[in-house]
Amino acid sequence: MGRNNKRRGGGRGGGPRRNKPNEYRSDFLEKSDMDNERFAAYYKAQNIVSNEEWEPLLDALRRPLPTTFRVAGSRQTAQTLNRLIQDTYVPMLSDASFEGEPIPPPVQIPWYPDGLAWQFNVPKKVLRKSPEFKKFHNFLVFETDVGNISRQEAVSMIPPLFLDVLPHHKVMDMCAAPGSKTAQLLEALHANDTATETSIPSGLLLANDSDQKRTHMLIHQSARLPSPALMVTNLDASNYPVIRVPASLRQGEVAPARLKKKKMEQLLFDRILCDVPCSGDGTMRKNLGIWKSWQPMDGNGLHSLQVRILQRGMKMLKEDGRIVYSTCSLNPVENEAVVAEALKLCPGFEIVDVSDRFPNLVRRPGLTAWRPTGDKTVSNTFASFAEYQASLPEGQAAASKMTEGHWPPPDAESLNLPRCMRIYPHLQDTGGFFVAVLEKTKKPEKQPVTAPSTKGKREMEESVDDEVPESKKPRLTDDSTASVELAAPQGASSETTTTVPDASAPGPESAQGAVKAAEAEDENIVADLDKTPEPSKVSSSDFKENPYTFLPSDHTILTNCMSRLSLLPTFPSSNVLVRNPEGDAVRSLTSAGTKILSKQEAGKGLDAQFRILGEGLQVVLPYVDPETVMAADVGVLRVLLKAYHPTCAAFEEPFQTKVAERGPGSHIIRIPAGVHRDVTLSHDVLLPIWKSSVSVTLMIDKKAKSAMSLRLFGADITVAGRAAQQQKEAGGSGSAAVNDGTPVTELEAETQAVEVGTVDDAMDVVEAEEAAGPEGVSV
Ligand SMILES: C[S@@+](CC[C@H](N)C(=O)[O-])C[C@H]1O[C@@H](n2cnc3c(N)ncnc32)[C@H](O)[C@@H]1O
Repeated sequence: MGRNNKRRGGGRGGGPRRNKPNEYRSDFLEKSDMDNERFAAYYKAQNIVSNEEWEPLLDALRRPLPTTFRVAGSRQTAQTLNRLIQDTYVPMLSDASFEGEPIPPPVQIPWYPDGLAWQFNVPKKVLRKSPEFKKFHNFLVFETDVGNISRQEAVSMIPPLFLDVLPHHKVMDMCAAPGSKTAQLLEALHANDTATETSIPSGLLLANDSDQKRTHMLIHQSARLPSPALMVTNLDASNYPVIRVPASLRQGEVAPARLKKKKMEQLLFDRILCDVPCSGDGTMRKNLGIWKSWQPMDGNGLHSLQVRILQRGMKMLKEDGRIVYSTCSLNPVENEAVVAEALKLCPGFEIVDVSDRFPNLVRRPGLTAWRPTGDKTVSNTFASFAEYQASLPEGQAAASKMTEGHWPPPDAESLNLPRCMRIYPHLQDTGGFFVAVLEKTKKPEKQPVTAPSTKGKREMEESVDDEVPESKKPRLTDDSTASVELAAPQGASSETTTTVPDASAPGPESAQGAVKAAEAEDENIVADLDKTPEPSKVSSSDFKENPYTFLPSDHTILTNCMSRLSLLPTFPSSNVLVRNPEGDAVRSLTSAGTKILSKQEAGKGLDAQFRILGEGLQVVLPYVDPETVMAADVGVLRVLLKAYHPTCAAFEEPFQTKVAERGPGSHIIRIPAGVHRDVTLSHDVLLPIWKSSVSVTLMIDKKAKSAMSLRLFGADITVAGRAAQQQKEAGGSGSAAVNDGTPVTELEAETQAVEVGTVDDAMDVVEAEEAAGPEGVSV
């Protein structure tokens, strides 16, 4: 998988990008340029909509896409923020006008559960100039920064909804970057979280993408919803390794650190998302370059990879499991044809009838007939593969890159293809999208052996930009010229082995069990546990990640941390990972769990030089001795926000004495829910602090401090915020959050805990970036 990394990336559909980023900015593209004869000829031939609907569809495709966003986070925090939008911003924006014209306020997307997704359609100049929308825009930018809001295209929110993820599910996101759907899946796993404590779901989410840079974007994105249950890998999904986990782990059983003698079985998933790379023509409303560049060979070329990814996903699914296949393409060759071929290759699956789900989502049934073309000018389309082959000049049929699988199968009706969903832009003012929900109904009698034809298969070439599909996609050559050589099939050699720690069995502890997996093309090839792959057998020499290693639960540093930080014996110390080059090779795994502890340089000379990270607090909290948590109030918080290192004397009593009495090191304060002078908190707020010999520091990052300050006090009273304000007044442009004058309501005060909670955590992952051997490990 490694060899593609440098070229991978993708347009909106994760397909490769063709245009220079700014070549077709909307400012430069006239409506009259939004035309493409090939596009029109091809899609008219496919009958994707009726003749009467064709013009409305084109009109919609030419209009700018509305801005859409989703309120993110756990159920409790999301609902609090949603009430703030409903009760404060919508009324404020309902009165907004621009140059004498009323501007419509944001509205809830009608099909999204609990009204947590919104849409508004306001020109950029209004956002810049209308004071009300400017305020709202600031709010969105700010909340997006701290992870409470996800700017996401409406149609992109659909696939995770149909997966019905529950906290105990083992979930796989096969093509996950940049990660907007991964975030939705994670939120579903964490549905039972409270505002102050992160549950450790018994399920897990394995998010994967073959593009290394995009994988890192995904990790960055997912840090906004820190989850101990997330693991990220960087592998080719069409050839994803078998993951072996101990067969005998039962609910609540702790996985031993070394599993040499355990019987292993393949980890299968309850839910899998295959949001595959595609030509992305459903995104034309924002990726205007597609108007000019669209041609059908892009979709033709992606078909085989899409089938292989879906087929691999189907093989990794549990019985009764569910898999969602989706693209942002309108092309049946990338949609129904892929689903039909995968169903043929993997018996025992069916397309689920989900017509009763999300009834407010207007959609059209999947197609049962379509007419692929073999040349980019769409000079002709063909009802069947045979018809197509017959049309080729003598001798060219053999060289054709098209396969039978591009065409509708003879049994299209019996496959229930109309149960697939087509979302068209003119129906609800969205992008175009395709979704199919498949369920595994029974174990196939024998594993399918027929791989999709590799004829015509060639490597993906993608750039890192997510915005515009580009030219170097695995497009089939125009068969009429057949001039481009296709690359050899990619994939790890069958000898390749990769180990990744895995979370497998049910139960909070075992979910992070010390399990390893193997990467192999053949399901029977599994790496020896505990055996570091020989360098010559490792396919990807450019994988630069440090390995993850489990820390022995009796390691001195860990036991010191536990006593120093007052962690209860229930703390899952056998599940703590460090990340350093001394550990066993854990290749292709780029992220696991959440950081919870970090070395504190200022703590040198102390028994344990570690502190609980702000982002880890919510996960660690259930294991902290409650007696050691210090009671505080909003006044204490004000002091902590106003100065970086206030002395103990700066606090009012009784906190002043309490904190002075504490030893140096990491501590936690709790500000209880209720009315604190002019601020009302709807739930407790818990924060990590560091006490040195004379001063106290609030250990959350600057943005989280500014966020909290704005919510609670209506102004950014932090050092950085005041500096930014001063700079702004002096004519500069401060970057910290600035008080926009929006009134602080009780709801705003409530939601502050979201940022506090936005701190990531890892369930039990102590991550050491800088450390060396066991004694020197900095966890
Ligand atoms: C449509 S995008 C995924 C968008 C993502 N699900 C989201 O919601 O943010 C498709 C992704 O597939 C990735 N990709 C392309 N070929 C792949 C392969 N063979 N295996 C895994 N990922 C692949 C691309 O890097 C791209 O990030």
